[in-house]
Amino acid sequence: MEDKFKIAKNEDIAWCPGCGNFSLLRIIQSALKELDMDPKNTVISSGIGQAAKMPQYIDLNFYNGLHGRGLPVAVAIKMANPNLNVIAEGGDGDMYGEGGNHFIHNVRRNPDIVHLVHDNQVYGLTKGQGSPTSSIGQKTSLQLNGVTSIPFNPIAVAISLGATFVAKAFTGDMQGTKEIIKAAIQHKGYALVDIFDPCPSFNKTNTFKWYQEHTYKLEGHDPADREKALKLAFDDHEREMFGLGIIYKREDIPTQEDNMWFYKDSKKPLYERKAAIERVLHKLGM
Ligand SMILES: Cc1ncc(C[n+]2csc(CCOP(=O)(O)OP(=O)(O)O)c2C)c(N)n1
Ligand SMILES: [Mg+2]
Repeated sequence: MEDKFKIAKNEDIAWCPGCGNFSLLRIIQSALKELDMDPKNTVISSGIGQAAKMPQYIDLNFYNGLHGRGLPVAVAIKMANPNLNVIAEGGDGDMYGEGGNHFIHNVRRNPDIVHLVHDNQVYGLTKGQGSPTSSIGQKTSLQLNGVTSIPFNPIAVAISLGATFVAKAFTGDMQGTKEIIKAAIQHKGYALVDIFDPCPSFNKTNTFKWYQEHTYKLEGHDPADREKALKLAFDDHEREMFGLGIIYKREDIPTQEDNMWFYKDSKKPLYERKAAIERVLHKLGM
């Protein structure tokens, strides 16, 4: 296969030895290659964090902006040019904490983008404070006696908001994660993949072994059944045994791009339409 989506050499990457991000970088590369995507038409938008550094290590277009802002920028890129394959990517802190409000409101728009969250259940870059997804009792560099807040449940939240593709993955399951990411890319609409991703330096609770022991492959699960999907999301979260696979999926909802007035009448991307840009600016009072 042609050497597309080249990735940086390990010695040029600023992640700790044993970080799950090394596997995830390779998984994303394989998924993009196997789908024969064009690097020129592929964009990753990310924020700040160890996870958010990822697009700097793979040969494609990227935007690495402010903490928590990877998702709105991805949505804007898709709106300006729906012909691009757009991925928003970052950590659990970036996407559910600092970027939590963007998560809530962009899911509802059903933009045709992929949202990859490296969920290491900790703020890795800033040396291990508790993140929105940290478990109760998890001891961190800040919560010395253990985290006391109920962890954020991204799967249940996304399903409740009307997300059209919701999946759970684990970087230790490279093959399974690759197939999920490929399905997310092929899905027409918003696709969340929450990916367990061990942080060996700062999360001593959720180790690689912990994830192996607390995950199982979803079998015989019907992702079209929203009630069952939501029940699974609550049950897995409560017992800390997480099913890996596509938890919920539907394809009958129009995407944000389908709904855009300036795109509906002509399939030309916004950036090619001077008059439409002027109308958008006028609507914004600019
Ligand atoms: C507005 C703002 N608040 C806080 C920070 C400091 N900060 C940088 S990265 C980070 C947490 C990153 O955690 P996560 O998104 O889970 O990524 P990880 O490093 O774990 O991959 C924080 C709090 C910042 N850069 N900007
Ligand atoms: Mg994190």
